[in-house]
Amino acid sequence: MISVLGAGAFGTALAVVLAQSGKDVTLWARSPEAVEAINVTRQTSRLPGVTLPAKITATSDLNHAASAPVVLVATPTQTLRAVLSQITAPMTGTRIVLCCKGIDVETGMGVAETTAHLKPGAIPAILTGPSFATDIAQGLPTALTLACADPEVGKALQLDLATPSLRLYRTTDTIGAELGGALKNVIAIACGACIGEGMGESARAALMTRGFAEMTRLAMHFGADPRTLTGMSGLGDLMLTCTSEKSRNYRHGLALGRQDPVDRTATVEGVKTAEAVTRLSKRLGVDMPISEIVFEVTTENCSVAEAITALLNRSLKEE
Ligand SMILES: NC(=O)C1=CN([C@@H]2O[C@H](COP(=O)(O)OP(=O)(O)OC[C@H]3O[C@@H](n4cnc5c(N)ncnc54)[C@H](OP(=O)(O)O)[C@@H]3O)[C@@H](O)[C@H]2O)C=CC1
Ligand SMILES: O=C(CO)COP(=O)(O)O
Repeated sequence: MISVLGAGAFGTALAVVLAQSGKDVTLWARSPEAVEAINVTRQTSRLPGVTLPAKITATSDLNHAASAPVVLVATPTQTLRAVLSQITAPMTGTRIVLCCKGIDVETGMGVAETTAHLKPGAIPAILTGPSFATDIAQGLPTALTLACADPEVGKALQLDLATPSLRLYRTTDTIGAELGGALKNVIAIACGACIGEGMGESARAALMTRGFAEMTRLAMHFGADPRTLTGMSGLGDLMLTCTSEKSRNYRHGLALGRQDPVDRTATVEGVKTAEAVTRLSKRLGVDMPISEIVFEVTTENCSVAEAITALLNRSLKEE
């Protein structure tokens, strides 16, 4: 049995594809109304038009859901600590697969580190890469990275979670995988803002390339293998998120660039992650100019036009 914590778009999509491949899936939603809707109507407003297979059972009992041997977590990153802290069921030996992308703004920790801290007996893994929830739920072909520091557990999870439409590549580099997924959201906001402001696609390509350089720089500071960053979890997801209006992070940037109101109800992980990265870069002395300027723009300390001028006026340097 597999559990998924978080019945948002991504958690539900993963539950759908796993259930379609024959797994029994327990899907935890915090609201009893959402549980009722899923179990009775087999529909959810988070994934309109998708019929949820009978093998998915929704519950609002967090401890029940957390008692499965494999627990996927797909709640927003800034809620991860609170969700894990609420679980009192023993999780020693539980394979906790983090599907959220971000850095905790209060602690500066990534999602695997947060999990190791709060559930020391559990085995954290990361599932990340280029994938829109709607694509996964429709059974469209998708490839992701499955990262687990324990190679044997990683192999078992890869076999357990791969489906005919969801191809998983394996790595033991959890730091590279989680940072690739977290940091690309910040660059996607920058790219959206660039297009929204009318700076053009050449400028976006430059932002993606220099954004990738700073993602790699920070990840390597934490001991990541740079090859992980060139995989699904880094470059793969960067390409998707920086070029598609399906991405909430990209759309957030677009709205900023166009001076339109931003959607404050959407899960836009890059906003808090930009703040977390800015704190980390200053503390560690790692040069992260795009992420830092995204933080300034998202906190309305500077306009998109000023941000672009600031980036262009940096001193000239070697590539
Ligand atoms: N959507 C996508 O295409 C992808 C998303 N992801 C990642 O998955 C994670 C979740 O995103 P996504 O599913 O899209 O987000 P959604 O906005 O669709 O859903 C968020 C979910 O988290 C729940 N939630 C919100 N706040 C809390 C809280 N304080 N405690 C417990 N649960 C809470 C919501 O519950 P409620 O409904 O009750 O508000 C909802 O079920 C993010 O880190 C995102 O980056 C990764 C890849 C693809
Ligand atoms: O992570 C994603 C695609 O891989 C989803 O992107 P958004 O969170 O920006 O919608």
